[in-house]
Amino acid sequence: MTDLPLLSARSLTRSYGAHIGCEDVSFDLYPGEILAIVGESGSGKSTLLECLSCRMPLTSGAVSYRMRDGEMRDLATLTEAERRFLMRTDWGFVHQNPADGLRMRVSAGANIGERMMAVGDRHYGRIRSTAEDWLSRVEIPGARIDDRPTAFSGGMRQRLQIARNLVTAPRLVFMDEPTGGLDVSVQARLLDLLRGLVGEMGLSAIVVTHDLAVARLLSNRIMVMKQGHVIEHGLTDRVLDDPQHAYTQLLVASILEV
Ligand SMILES: Nc1ncnc2c1ncn2[C@@H]1O[C@H](COP(=O)(O)OP(=O)(O)OP(=O)(O)O)[C@@H](O)[C@H]1O
Repeated sequence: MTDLPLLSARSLTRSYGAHIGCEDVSFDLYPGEILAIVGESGSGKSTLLECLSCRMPLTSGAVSYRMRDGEMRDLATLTEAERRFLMRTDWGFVHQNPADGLRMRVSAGANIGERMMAVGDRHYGRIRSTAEDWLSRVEIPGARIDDRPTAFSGGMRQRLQIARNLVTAPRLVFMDEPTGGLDVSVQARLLDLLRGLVGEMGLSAIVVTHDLAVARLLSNRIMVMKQGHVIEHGLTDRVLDDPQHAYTQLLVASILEV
């Protein structure tokens, strides 16, 4: 990790009319850091993630990101081309539902190849061999390279979505409930895989989850949200082992009781 943040949010607020999605959120994310955003349904996690990743405009506040040239830029001031460049190359976005992040009507290989082509790779043989390599990294047999994701199980689809996102070695990956909607046994394997890849590649990530076990396994830091506000923020082990806020204590206790 370096001293300079990769992404900074300052007083980020998003409202839906009179209703607050999230309010006055400020934090810095450093390179190589995995931040988990946790909280109950409706606490504002997805709204925050959408705002951070330029998918939703802020009502007030600012998000800045350190571009590859080292300059910190306010995301609201980027041109459309710069924003598209970030989304295609520097950032990944892993959706809870793989169908939202994959092209379901093209082959697994093409799903991975498409991202490579977006960063300028045009060499068919190299694209195919890299796609094969990534399929094996996410534990999908190479023989399935020409199959469409519609023929894959939920777990395989999610692993393919991860491969599609990571093949261009993004600097920051946003994940929205990456293991939600999967069987518990499939979740555990996927989490292991994700943790391995993120560690190996030294990625930074912001992971939204309502599952504290996911946060524990993947993240270095946790932000706990309630009714649109961050109520506790700190190192993952500290927050989970010694929660300060009564609501976090309740969240942690409810997991331990299961
Ligand atoms: N499009 C919208 N229009 C109006 N209100 C919205 C909209 N999207 C979200 N909200 C409200 O903003 C608040 C935060 O919702 P958000 O979806 O960000 O929470 P969440 O923590 O991600 O919940 P979940 O885990 O259920 O996805 C909620 O009160 C929600 O009702």
